[in-house]
Amino acid sequence: MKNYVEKLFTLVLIRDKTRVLLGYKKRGFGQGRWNGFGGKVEAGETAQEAAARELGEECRLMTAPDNLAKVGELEFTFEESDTLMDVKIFTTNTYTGIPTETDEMRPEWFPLENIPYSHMWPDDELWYPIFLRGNKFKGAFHFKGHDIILSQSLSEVEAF
Ligand SMILES: Nc1nc(SCCc2ccccc2)c2[nH]cnc2n1
Repeated sequence: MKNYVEKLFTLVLIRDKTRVLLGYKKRGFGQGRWNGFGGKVEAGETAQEAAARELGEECRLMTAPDNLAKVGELEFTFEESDTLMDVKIFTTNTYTGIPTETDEMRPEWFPLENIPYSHMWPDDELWYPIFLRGNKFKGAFHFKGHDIILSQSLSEVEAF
């Protein structure tokens, strides 16, 4: 068992009744995959504040941190690293602005029945169904590289 260094991250999934807004990551971690909007939690900010900040930075949508509802918490570890990524996942359908391409992300709406899982992280197709039926979840995924999941746990939870 490795000694992991735990780092906090956020992920925001914007959805309405029929669609989810994803961003194509143009650079950095997860480059080349569609994902929600997120990143590191900086010192001095809450996870909700960090999530609202990243949403604005990555696609120019604005929401109040309190509008972001916690729906999941996932831990990611990798054979090749001693970092444990603790990712808090939020959703909202309350925001202002128009999804706008930035240096980081190209936003696009996807119908719920046409989510591009083959162009997303491999864990996503496992927990999105829980998210899309409005339930909350906790899980952990241990990767070899960025494409192979060596071990996993995933469960629905009543509340955080
Ligand atoms: N969906 C999803 N997202 C992430 S990282 C999300 C948090 C993040 C971290 C760094 C920069 C921006 C965003 C994943 N990692 C491993 N599987 C994964 N699945």
